[in-house]
Amino acid sequence: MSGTLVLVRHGQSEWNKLNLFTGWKDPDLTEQGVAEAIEAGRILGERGMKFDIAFTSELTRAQKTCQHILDGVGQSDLKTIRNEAINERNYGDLAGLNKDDARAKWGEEQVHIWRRSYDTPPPGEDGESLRDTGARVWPYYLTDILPHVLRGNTVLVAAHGNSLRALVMVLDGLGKDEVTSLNLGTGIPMIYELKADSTVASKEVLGDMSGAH
Ligand SMILES: O=C(O)[C@@H](CO)OP(=O)(O)O
Repeated sequence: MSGTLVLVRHGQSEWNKLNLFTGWKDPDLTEQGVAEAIEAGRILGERGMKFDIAFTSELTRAQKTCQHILDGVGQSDLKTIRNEAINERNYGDLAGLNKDDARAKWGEEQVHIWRRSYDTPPPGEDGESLRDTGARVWPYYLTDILPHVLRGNTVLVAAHGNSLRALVMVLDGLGKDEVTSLNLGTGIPMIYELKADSTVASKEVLGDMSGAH
């Protein structure tokens, strides 16, 4: 057995609440999002979880979620590394648009393809598909995050719906069709125990993700 990797998608953001494509835009957590992050910290604290290091993105909603979790486990001052490699996928020209307005304009199916397909990027020069997102998340995971886990440490990663989907896809061995139905709930910790060869020994989800979309 090696170490422990805890992945948490940030709590509800202002733009999640308003049903807007967010990507690299930087809205804050809502009151509910703060409560979700605090609850994640509480349940992890209740389990006696202690982290050796934390990673988060360059975006406020993930950073605040990370800090609430660290506060909850009694480690407010833990070393935390921020890197845009684990930012949300860039939503290109969709950023800031309402998701229902987009469905009305381009159709349900097209919007679903942009949101959940593996390799179709959203429109716009900067738009990233899940594959593009994985192409920056996965190398960063391998070079910066995984070595800590393989040293036997317990590592927190507070990031985003799609940057974490890219990671979960590989950890869980999902194919490009299976990943289209993977939706991560806000503020719900996923605890992975990794083996020394970096494969997954066990996964536990501390909450109900069935309503995530
Ligand atoms: O807008 C976004 O950046 C993401 C996450 O909130 O949305 P979606 O779930 O549609 O990929």
